[in-house]
Amino acid sequence: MTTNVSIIGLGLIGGSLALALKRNPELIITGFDRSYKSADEAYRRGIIDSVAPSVKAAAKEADYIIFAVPVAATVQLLQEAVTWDMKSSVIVSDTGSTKKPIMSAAQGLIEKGITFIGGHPMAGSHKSGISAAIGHLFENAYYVLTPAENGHPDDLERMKTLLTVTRGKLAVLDAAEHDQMTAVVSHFPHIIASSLVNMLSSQEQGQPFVRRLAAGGFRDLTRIASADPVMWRDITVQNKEQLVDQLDRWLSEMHSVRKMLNESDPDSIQQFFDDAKHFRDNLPSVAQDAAQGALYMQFDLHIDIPDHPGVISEITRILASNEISLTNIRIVETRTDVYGILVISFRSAAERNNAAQVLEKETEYSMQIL
Ligand SMILES: NC(=O)C1=CN([C@@H]2O[C@H](COP(=O)(O)OP(=O)(O)OC[C@H]3O[C@@H](n4cnc5c(N)ncnc54)[C@H](O)[C@@H]3O)[C@@H](O)[C@H]2O)C=CC1
Ligand SMILES: O=C(O)C(=O)Cc1ccc(O)cc1
Repeated sequence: MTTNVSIIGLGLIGGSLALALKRNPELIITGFDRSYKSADEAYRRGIIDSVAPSVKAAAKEADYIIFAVPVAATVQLLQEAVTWDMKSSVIVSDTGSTKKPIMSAAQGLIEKGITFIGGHPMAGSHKSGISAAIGHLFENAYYVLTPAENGHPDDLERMKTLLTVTRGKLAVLDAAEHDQMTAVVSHFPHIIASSLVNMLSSQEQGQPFVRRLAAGGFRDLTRIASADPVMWRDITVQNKEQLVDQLDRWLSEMHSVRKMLNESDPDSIQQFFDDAKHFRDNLPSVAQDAAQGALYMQFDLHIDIPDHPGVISEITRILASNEISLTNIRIVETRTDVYGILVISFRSAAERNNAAQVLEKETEYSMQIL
């Protein structure tokens, strides 16, 4: 028996979800994107089985419809969907980073007797578009589901079963709680990252050289400021209340920091850094096993490399000859002396550790698992 899944929005998340769902051979995946170029690329790469001519056509025969468009477009499409012709047994879901406004927008569908279960795979990147889609994006990451209040438990089970192949960690949350928690771990940090970059940009007016000094820490902290502004505009608008709350807390925190600086008490300053380090070091994250969980899993190996040609190809050759696949490779543009840092990402902690062992044996570069 085949099951029809329609994915609306074939960007990073829709494309990655389609790739993951294709692990289940019983699923037929139809895609629709308002950009024909994206839909065409998804079809040509074999990410979807067919391209629907319109969003309504994609919805008609679907057993599952998943919206993977920016959250403002999701709200609009959910409101329009009340007029669409759909199977009465269909489950409609989404991948949006906010949940409360989306659950409200789905109310019309729910009142019509259609099942809507909100969804948010909590993995992604600052990249967007179908070209960035990867099938293992959601592995080991939390995939939050927010069922409607009167939703049937069997439908939730059906949705969970569909998503099992993503290998994400399915978690059921209340939509309001979801928006509160994502405000602190994702949405507000995004605002801070963009503010730091804007501060650098204005300082650059008077000190053009300063951009060259923006190295390691600054880049780590602000990577997410390179994400799609439209996506983040929509998230910020939809989670405004929680963001204002976070901002008030931040301002009060900064007020304490200012006081601490003015008082210049070395013990309090060290305590401030100690507290943050202790909490940060104990977060379930990259250095720990995936089973312990983290919001955004990445398994990075940092390698100190000398600045001469051929080093990267030497390292990738060693990995390839040991059949270890990497998911990302980049040079961190910090140079303390002649060394640079090559950061290689892997799908799992086991692959990363294996790579470290092999490289330790076959090269003299020093490396760290962070
Ligand atoms: N980028 C990330 O890291 C994550 C994003 N999300 C959420 O997933 C959703 C999708 O994000 P991405 O895939 O990153 O964005 P994206 O920009 O890579 O893809 C969105 C796609 O939707 C299409 N689209 C926009 N409006 C449309 C409409 N009205 N009808 C049909 N297609 C339309 C665009 O052409 C684009 O191909 C967003 O709601 C975002 O909040 C969730 C987790 C992580
Ligand atoms: O790039 C990163 O690290 C992200 O934070 C990706 C991300 C963006 C939006 C989400 O709702 C979830 C994850």
